[in-house]
Amino acid sequence: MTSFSFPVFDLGAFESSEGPARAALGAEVDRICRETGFLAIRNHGVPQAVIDGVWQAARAFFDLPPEEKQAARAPYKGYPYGYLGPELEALARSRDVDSPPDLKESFNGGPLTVPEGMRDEKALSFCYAPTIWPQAPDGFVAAWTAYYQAMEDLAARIMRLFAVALNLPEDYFAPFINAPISALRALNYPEQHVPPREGQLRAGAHTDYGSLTILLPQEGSRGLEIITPDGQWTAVPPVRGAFVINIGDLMARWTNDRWVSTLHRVVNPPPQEGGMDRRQSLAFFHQPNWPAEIRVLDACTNGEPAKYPPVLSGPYLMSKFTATAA
Ligand SMILES: O=C(O)CCC(=O)C(=O)O
Ligand SMILES: [Fe+2]
Repeated sequence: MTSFSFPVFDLGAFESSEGPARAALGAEVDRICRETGFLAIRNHGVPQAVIDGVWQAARAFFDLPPEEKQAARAPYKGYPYGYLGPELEALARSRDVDSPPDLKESFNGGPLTVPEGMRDEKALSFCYAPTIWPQAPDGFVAAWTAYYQAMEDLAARIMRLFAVALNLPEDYFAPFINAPISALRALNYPEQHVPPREGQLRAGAHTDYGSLTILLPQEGSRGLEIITPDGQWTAVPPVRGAFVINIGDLMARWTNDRWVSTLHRVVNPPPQEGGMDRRQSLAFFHQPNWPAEIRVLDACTNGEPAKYPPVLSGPYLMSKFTATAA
């Protein structure tokens, strides 16, 4: 047994707090990010209609016949956006672990606009590559765009919270994230009619790559697990009305590993506990501006040398992204 209890943080209360109360809430987030970097955020202010809109649009898209979904497929292996059909990705391979492909399909979209003056060829052909939109269902693009925008805003608010947690000026991260290259992914883990292959999961063990991820697992669903500090795989139950936030590798690097980018996965719970039922989720991967230089924060070195040289956000993401195609 483990003593882990999943922390739930009230973002609205933090934002209206002041002085020592605010510092104390920041310190709580610092503690959580040192331990697991996973927490639920409630009182986040994202309208339920925006959430329901994209949720239903994604569901209707995944319910289309395969050939219709394939019309929105990524045009070649490694293209970041569009539909990625079943068994085309194995997240465990991002850590050089060979595994059967994940039991999922996804739809992926990139930034809503290209910043004026952006000329970097790699940026234009990767992060700013067009999203391949599906023709159906009606209203998909509007619902997607509204949710993407809401996630970008929420991520910026969480980055302010992170600045407080790290004892930095509240707007410290702002110049790094004013033209972010975040991606939104809708995931569908189809109902399983045959048992999975040996070692085959819904999403293999991985860490996320960027600054932070905003995850919305299906209400009441099971399967998401993280490694807790005691070394155990531990279930993260969905918290009603809350998002699951986790930090990614780039944030671990920025903080010189003061904060951890925790390994997580989506398993197939036992069939008698609904493990073969369909499961849906939304994952928003927040990523600083393409050219942002991510240099270990002085506040996190305690006078010791930094463990990592500086990297640029966009090229760093690209280098991480390419290993997972199955
Ligand atoms: O579907 C989930 O709950 C988690 C998905 C995930 O971790 C990812 O796509 O990075
Ligand atoms: Fe993940």
